[in-house]
Amino acid sequence: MTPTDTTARTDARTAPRPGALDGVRVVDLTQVMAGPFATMLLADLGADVIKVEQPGSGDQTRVSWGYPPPGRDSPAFHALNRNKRSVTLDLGSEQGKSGFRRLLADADIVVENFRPGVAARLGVDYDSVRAIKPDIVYASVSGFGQYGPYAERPGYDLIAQGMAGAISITGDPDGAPVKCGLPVGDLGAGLFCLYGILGAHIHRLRTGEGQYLETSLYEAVLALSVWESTEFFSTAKAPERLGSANRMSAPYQVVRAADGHLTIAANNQRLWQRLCQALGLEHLAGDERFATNMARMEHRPELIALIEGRLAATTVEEAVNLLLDAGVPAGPILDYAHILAHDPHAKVRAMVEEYEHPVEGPTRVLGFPVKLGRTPARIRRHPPLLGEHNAELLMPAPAEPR
Ligand SMILES: CC(C)(COP(=O)(O)OP(=O)(O)OC[C@H]1O[C@@H](n2cnc3c(N)ncnc32)[C@H](O)[C@@H]1OP(=O)(O)O)[C@@H](O)C(=O)NCCC(=O)NCCSC(=O)C(=O)O
Repeated sequence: MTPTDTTARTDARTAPRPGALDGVRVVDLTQVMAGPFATMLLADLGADVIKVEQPGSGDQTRVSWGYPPPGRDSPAFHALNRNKRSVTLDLGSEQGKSGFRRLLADADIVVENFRPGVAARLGVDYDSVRAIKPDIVYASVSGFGQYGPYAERPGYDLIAQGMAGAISITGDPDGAPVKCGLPVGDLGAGLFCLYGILGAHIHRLRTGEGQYLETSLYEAVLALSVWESTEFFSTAKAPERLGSANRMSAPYQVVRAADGHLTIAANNQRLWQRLCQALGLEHLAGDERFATNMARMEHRPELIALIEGRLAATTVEEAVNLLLDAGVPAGPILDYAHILAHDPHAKVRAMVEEYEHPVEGPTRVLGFPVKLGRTPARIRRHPPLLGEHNAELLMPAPAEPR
């Protein structure tokens, strides 16, 4: 996309065009993070997502996550539920089941992330739904999948990170095991679920056939271990913790400068030679300890010590500029307070959006990471209040005048 493609840069909130998924209806039985993330991404692209929540409490994140103001929804709920409508249904009751059936009548997609077995107990599992709507695309997200030795276990990101390897390779070699900072299990499962849904939706459009799909936090974390599994398959050894270093190349990590840390990714031979030149370390380019990527990985501690020695009197800003001027990938390490409030790039890329919430007033959330040229994502609705759309979606239609 070129900077002159003004269609793609249309202000996301005022874009007049319908979304790419306009007209697609999703019945959303999800809660917490993994499922709501998948359904929010569908909603951002225009799908009509109807969130079904337990009366009284609703999604767990409404009241019990983060720092909810008393009696109000937590910011954690806001972060994952924009563009959706909310209805409350006690799926254990006959009235709730009948409300659910009513929503199904116009549904294309159903998504749930209960513990395996819960959806069947509530009568909202795939078999129950397809009996009413045979062409439905039905997606389940769980901790470990719907079958297998761990299937019955409840799952949170932390547990999946521990059991699918991420914690074993994160952190410093001599430190305690550390989880990956971002919830890659939840968000990865949400993204894989979304990918499965879109694939199944395209298949349905082509053939009229619905299908069941499922993924899990566990499989998401494992599927992201591309380098780690490669290392194990090629060496038969368990990959170890490397701090910020890369297990496939060097130098590619966080390094210390005079006033802080920066990242350097001289990830191929040309970039390595440029780095040596930029830092006045030409003699290292000819040093056989560092002649190839493999040699550099073997001698990583000496290599990093030499680079850090060179940068000991150089500020992060100077070092980054020096490297970027030479075409070597490098950058500062920024925190979220800086990025979300001040970073000019995040601003130009519209990575913070603001909407008007009926209780909270102006509220900020993350923007859209994908810019669609013709059908941009946009905020069409605030995150719904609990049961805000009961009347419009569940009340019986008024009798036709005679
Ligand atoms: C997240 C969970 C561990 C939470 O466990 P629980 O608190 O036990 O919730 P469950 O959803 O399994 O079950 C909730 C109970 O509420 C009942 N229930 C729920 N909704 C309804 C409605 N609408 N009507 C009536 N009853 C309902 C349901 O029958 C269950 O009761 P009973 O039938 O009586 O049991 C689990 O849902 C889970 O493993 N989900 C799959 C993986 C996942 O998505 N994890 C969260 C990712 S986010 C994350 O990890 C992170 O943010 O960090």
